[in-house]
Amino acid sequence: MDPSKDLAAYGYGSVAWKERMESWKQRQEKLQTMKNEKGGKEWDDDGDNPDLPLMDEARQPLSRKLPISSSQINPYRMIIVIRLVVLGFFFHYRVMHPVNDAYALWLISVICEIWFGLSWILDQFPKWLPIDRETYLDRLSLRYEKEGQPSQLAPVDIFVSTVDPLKEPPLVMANTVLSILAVDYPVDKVSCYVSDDGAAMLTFEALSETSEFARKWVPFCKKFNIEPRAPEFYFAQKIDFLKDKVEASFVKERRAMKREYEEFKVRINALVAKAQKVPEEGWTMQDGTPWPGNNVRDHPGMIQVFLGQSGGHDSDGNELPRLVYVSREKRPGYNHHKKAGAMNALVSVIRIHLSWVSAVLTNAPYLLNLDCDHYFNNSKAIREAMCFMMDPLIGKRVCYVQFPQRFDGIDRHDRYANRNTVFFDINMKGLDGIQGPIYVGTGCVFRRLALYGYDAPKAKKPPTRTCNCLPKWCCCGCCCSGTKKKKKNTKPKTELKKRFLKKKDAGTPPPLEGIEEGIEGIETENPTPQHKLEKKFGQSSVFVASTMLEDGGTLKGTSPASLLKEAIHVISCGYEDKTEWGKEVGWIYGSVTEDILTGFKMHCHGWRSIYCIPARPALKGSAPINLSDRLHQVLRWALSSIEIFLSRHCPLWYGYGGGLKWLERLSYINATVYPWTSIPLLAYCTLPAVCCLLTGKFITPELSNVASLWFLSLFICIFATSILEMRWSGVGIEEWWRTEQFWVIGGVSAHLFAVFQGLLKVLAGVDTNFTVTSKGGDDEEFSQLYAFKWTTLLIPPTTLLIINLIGVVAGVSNAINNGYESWGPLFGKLFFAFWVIVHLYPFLKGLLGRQNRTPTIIIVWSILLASIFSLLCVRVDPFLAKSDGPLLEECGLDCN
Ligand SMILES: O=c1ccn([C@@H]2O[C@H](COP(=O)(O)OP(=O)(O)O[C@H]3O[C@H](CO)[C@@H](O)[C@H](O)[C@H]3O)[C@@H](O)[C@H]2O)c(=O)[nH]1
Ligand SMILES: [Mn+2]
Repeated sequence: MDPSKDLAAYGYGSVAWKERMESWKQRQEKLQTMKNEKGGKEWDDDGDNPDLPLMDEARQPLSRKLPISSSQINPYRMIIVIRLVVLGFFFHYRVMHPVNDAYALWLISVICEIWFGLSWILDQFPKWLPIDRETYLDRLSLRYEKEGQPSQLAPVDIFVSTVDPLKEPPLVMANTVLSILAVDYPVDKVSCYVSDDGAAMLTFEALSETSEFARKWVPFCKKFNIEPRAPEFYFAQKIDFLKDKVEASFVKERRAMKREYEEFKVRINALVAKAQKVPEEGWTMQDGTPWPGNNVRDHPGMIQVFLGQSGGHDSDGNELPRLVYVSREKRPGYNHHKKAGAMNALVSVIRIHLSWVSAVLTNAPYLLNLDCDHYFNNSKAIREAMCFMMDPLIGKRVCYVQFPQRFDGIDRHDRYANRNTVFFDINMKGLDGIQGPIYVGTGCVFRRLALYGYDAPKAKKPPTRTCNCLPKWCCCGCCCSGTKKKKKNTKPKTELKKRFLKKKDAGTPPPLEGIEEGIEGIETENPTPQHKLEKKFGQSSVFVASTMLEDGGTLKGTSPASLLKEAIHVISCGYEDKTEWGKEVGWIYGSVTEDILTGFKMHCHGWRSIYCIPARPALKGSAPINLSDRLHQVLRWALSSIEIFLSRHCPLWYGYGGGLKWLERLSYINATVYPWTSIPLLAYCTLPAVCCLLTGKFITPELSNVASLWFLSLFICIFATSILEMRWSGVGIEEWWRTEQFWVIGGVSAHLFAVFQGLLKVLAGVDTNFTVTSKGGDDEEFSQLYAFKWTTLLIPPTTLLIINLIGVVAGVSNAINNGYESWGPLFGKLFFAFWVIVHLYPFLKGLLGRQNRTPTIIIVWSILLASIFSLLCVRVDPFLAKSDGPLLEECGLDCN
C-alpha cells in the first residue's frame, strides 16, 4: 500500500519508471557496500560476476538461484542416506523373520512395508537438490523499459477458464478479471480471454458489467498502487487510516470506489438472481435475439470483444487491456476434452482474433492460464515471470514459469490439508533444482513455442567467453544486446536448419534466435511444407501462418470479416480432428485433468520449467474446504494419475531419449503411481484391528534386542528427515502433520476409488466427468467446512475408523481378562491402532459435522461392515480360547 502520490499520470516511461530507477540506485549502493564487505565472493552464481562494472546492471541476469544453505541441506541429505541404510537392514530383518503362527499377517504387512519403502524412495530423491530463486525486477525494467522508448516487454495472453456459473460465482470470476486488467504491465501487452465452457449468458453479462467497472477500477489501482487488485479482497483488508502516509485524497477516493464496487456487486447479484430460473423459451439477449448458448451441449462458437483497442479506455482516457469472451462450439458426439479442450480452443483463436481486432498480429509469445477463481494477488507477477522468460541467458530453454498455488478462506487449522504446502514448498522446490516444477493447472506462464510441441533448443557450450556476462551456456547472439548484435551468430542458424530438416517429427521450431528478445525476431524461411503444418495445427491457413510469425508482423491480405470466420472456425468441434492438438500440441488430452501430462510432455522435449515464489504471493485462489468436495477433488487428481499411468504416456516407459532427466522422471513416476499406494495402505490400516481382535497374533515375531534397535532407528530416521525437511523449507509442523493425516484419509478413500475407476475406464471405456469444485460464495465464513454431502467415498475410512476403535476396545478388555502379562504384546497393537485412528481423526471430525448430523446411511453401512468383520474375527478366534488352529483357516488367514 503506497497511496503516497496523487499522480496525474501513471505508466511506464513516467513516474513509475523513475521510481524504479531510484530503487535501483539505492540497491546499487547497497550492493557496492556488500561487495566491499564480502570481497564479492558469493556473486558468481549463474553469471553474476563480481568484477562487472556497475554500469552493466542492465545486462546482468534477471534472476539468481539461491541454493539452500549447506548447514541445512547437508544434514538432511545425510539422514536420507542413513535412512536408506537402516531401511535395508529393517527389510532384511522383516523378510528373514516370518511369524509362523500368523503367516498371512506377516506376509501382507511385509509386502505393504516394501511398497511404502519404494514409494518413499520415489518421493524422496527428487528432493535431493532443492533451490530458491530471486528475481530482479529493476533490472528487467532497466533492460526493457528504457526511458523515452516504448516498452520492450513481451506481450502476454491471459486465459481464464470457467464452466459453471453456479459453482463458480460470476463475482469470483469478475474479481479475477479485474485483477488481470489492473496488472502492473504495459496495457497494450496484456490481453485477457475468458473461456466459458458453460456457454452461460450469466457469465457473458457479468463480463460485460465487469468491463464497465474496470474503467473506474483500473485507474484507481494504478494511481494509488494498491494491492491486491481484486476489489473483493482489497476491500476486505484492514487499513490503518491513522498511519502518516495515508493521504486525504486517497481516503476520499477509496471510499468512493468502495461504494462503486458495492453497486457493481449489486448489479452482479441481480444478474445471478435473474439467472436462477431459466425462462421456458431460453435466454434472450438485450437486443432481443435468443442466446446462442441456450443448449449447453449443442451450441455454436461465440466470441465477443469487450475491451478492444478502440473503445477500451478507462475513465481517465488511458488504454485498457483487451478483454474477450470466448465460448467454443459444442456438439453432441464430440469429445470436448474438458479444460484442456477449452485451453486449446483459446490458443487457436487468440492469434487470429487479435489480428482481427487490431489488424496487427501482436506477438504474444507467452500465455498465462488461470482458473476463474485465481486472481492476481501481486500485480507484478507477470514481471516476475518475465525475469525468467526474457532472460537472454536462461530464458530460451524455459517452457513455463509456475507460481505456487496459494489460497484464501481456508479454515485456520486447514483440516483437510488444502494448502498443500508440503507439495508447494518442499517437492516443487526440489524439482526446481532438477528440471523444474510440474505444471499444476493454474498460475503458469507458458512459452507458446513449448505449447506447440517443439523441442527445447539444445544447450550449446560457448566456444570462448566472448563477453563478461556469459553463463554456462550461451549463444553469443543474445547476451550482449546492442553491441554484439551484428555478430549475431550465423552458425547456430544453419545448424538449426539442418536439425529441422532431419527431424520430421518435431516440425519447425520457428526461428529460435528470434524469440529471446521477444520483439525483434529474425525471419527464416519455412523448411516445413504447409500441408504438414496443417496436419499438425489444423486447416486454418491464418492460424498456421500465425505460428510462423514470431515478430509481430501483419498478416497480409486478410480482411476483418474473413478473420472472424477463421476464428469461429478454429473453435469449432471438428477443427482438431486428425490434427495433433491434444496429442503433441497444446494442452494434452487423455486424462480427466490436463496438468501433469502437459508439463510432462514439455519436459520430455527437453524444456526446463521454473518455480517462481515472489515474496508477495503471485496468485491466490479458493479451495474446497468441506470433506466431500475435497475428497472429490483428490479423487479427480488421483484418477488422472491412474489414467496416465495406464496410458502410453506412463512415465515408466515414455519419453526415453528426449530431454527428461532421470530424477525428474522419478518424480513423474511418483506423481502417477501414488494412487496405487491406497491398496497397501488400506491393508495396513486394517491390520491393527485384526491384530487386536486376534489374540496373540501380530505382524512381527517377538522382538529381539537387535530387532528393536532397527525399528527404533527407522522411527528416528523418519522423524529426523521430516524435521530437517521442515527446517529447510519453512513448512510448519501443523501443516506437515495435516498432510500426513490427509495422505491416509485420501489414500483409503479417494485414491482407492480412483484405482477402480481408472481400471474401469481402461478396461471398459467408461469415461469420467470433471467435477468442478465450488468456489466460495459470500455466505457465512467457513460454513463450507461443515457442509456435508453424502458420498460413497466416505465408506472405507469410516469402516476403518470403527474397526480400529472396536479393535482397541476388544484388545484392552481382552488384556484385562488375561492379566498382567498380556499387556506387553498388546502395546504394539494398540500403538498401531492408534496410529490409524489419529490419522483419520480429521475425517472423524468432518463426519460428525457441526451439528453431529452424520447421515444415518453411512453409520448403518459402516456399522454393518464393521460388525461383520469383527464377528468374523471373533468367531474364528474367540478371545478366551487360546488356540484354535483349524477354525482359523476359515477366515483366510493361514496362521500355521
Ligand atoms: O470442462 C471444464 C472443466 C473445468 N474447467 C475449468 O477448470 C478449472 C479448474 O477446475 P476446479 O474445479 O477449480 O478444479 P481444482 O481441483 O480446484 O483445480 C486444480 O486442479 C485442476 C485439475 O484437476 C486444474 O485444472 C486446476 O488448474 C487446478 O487449480 C476451473 O477454472 C474450471 O472452470 C473448464 O474450463 N472446463
Ligand atoms: Mn479450483
